[in-house]
Amino acid sequence: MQLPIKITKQEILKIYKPIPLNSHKGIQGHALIIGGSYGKMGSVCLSSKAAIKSGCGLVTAFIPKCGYDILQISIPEVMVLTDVQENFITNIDYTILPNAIGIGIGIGQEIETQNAIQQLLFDNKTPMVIDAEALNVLSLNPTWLSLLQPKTIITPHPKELERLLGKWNSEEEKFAKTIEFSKKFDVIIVMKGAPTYIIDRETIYQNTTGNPALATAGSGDVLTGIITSLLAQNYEPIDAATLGVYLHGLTADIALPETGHQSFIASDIINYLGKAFVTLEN
Ligand SMILES: NC(=O)C1=CN([C@@H]2O[C@H](COP(=O)(O)OP(=O)(O)OC[C@H]3O[C@@H](n4cnc5c(N)ncnc54)[C@H](O)[C@@H]3O)[C@@H](O)[C@H]2O)[C@@H](O)CC1
Ligand SMILES: Nc1ncnc2c1ncn2[C@@H]1O[C@H](COP(=O)(O)OP(=O)(O)O)[C@@H](O)[C@H]1O
Ligand SMILES: [Mg+2]
Repeated sequence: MQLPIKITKQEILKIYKPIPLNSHKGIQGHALIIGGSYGKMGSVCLSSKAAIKSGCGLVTAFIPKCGYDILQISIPEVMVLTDVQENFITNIDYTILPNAIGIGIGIGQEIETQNAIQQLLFDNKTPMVIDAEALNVLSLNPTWLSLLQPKTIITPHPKELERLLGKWNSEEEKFAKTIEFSKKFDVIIVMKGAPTYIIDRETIYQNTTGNPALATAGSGDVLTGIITSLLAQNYEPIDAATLGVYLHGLTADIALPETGHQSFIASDIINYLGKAFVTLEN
């Protein structure tokens, strides 16, 4: 196994692209966040707000009908498309042309939702981030993994990773299985944890930012929004993953003196994103 490449500020500055002075929202990237179900709309609010706060020009959320008012009132900057069903997603039908898609947060595992995810994977050619329950749907239907476009980014926490790979008996075996999976399906795997590692075939990246303040509900939903936004801004998938993970952790490091570990919540990741981006301009 190769030694991990540390994701430091020095490495990040090689890939970070400041926003051009003459940019406008029409060329700054359009992110589509697909997710949510009754009782889990907060996850889509967090993810789509994180996306619009990470530099892309437009964000659309695709959600079940029950989330319409919640989304529109919580984040007026984000556009909303709704499924025909009230409480969960059954048919992911849209005419917009997003530059990147983030799917899975709070989406549930209803059979109609599973079928809608399969249909999207059949049709989709847009760069994609897959998280949360969409990963569990893939674990339930492993043959669908062959539908993923090359360099799709998947962002499992340890339990979601275990559902995809099966159990491991040691750290070494966990990495060996993850590398094998990345090679087999040509996907980038963000192995969320403390620290987070990113696996791109045999290359391993190790994040250097973050702290236990991030152990809070919705923290991963926010990460999905950040990475999807960067992907929509035309970052290469591996660069979107490394920059996203670095900035996400950095928000918690910057916030720590003010919030402590206990009072930091997922919305604070979004609140501190600006300060995290500014460190890259100096
Ligand atoms: N406000 C909201 O609407 C929220 C919605 N969420 C959504 O809720 C759904 C369920 O997500 P969950 O992740 O809770 O459910 P899961 O069942 O996938 O994960 C929870 C299980 O994984 C274990 N686990 C998680 N992180 C771990 C770690 N770092 N090390 C070891 N074990 C770990 C937990 O102990 C628990 O057994 C997802 O779709 C998610 O997007 C959550 O993100 C929470 C906030
Ligand atoms: N102790 C910790 N140190 C650093 N990062 C952490 C720690 N605990 C959790 N995180 C980060 O928080 C995020 C949690 O994601 P996830 O479990 O998907 O949350 P949720 O599903 O509630 O949104 C991941 O990015 C993970 O790396
Ligand atoms: Mg999660």
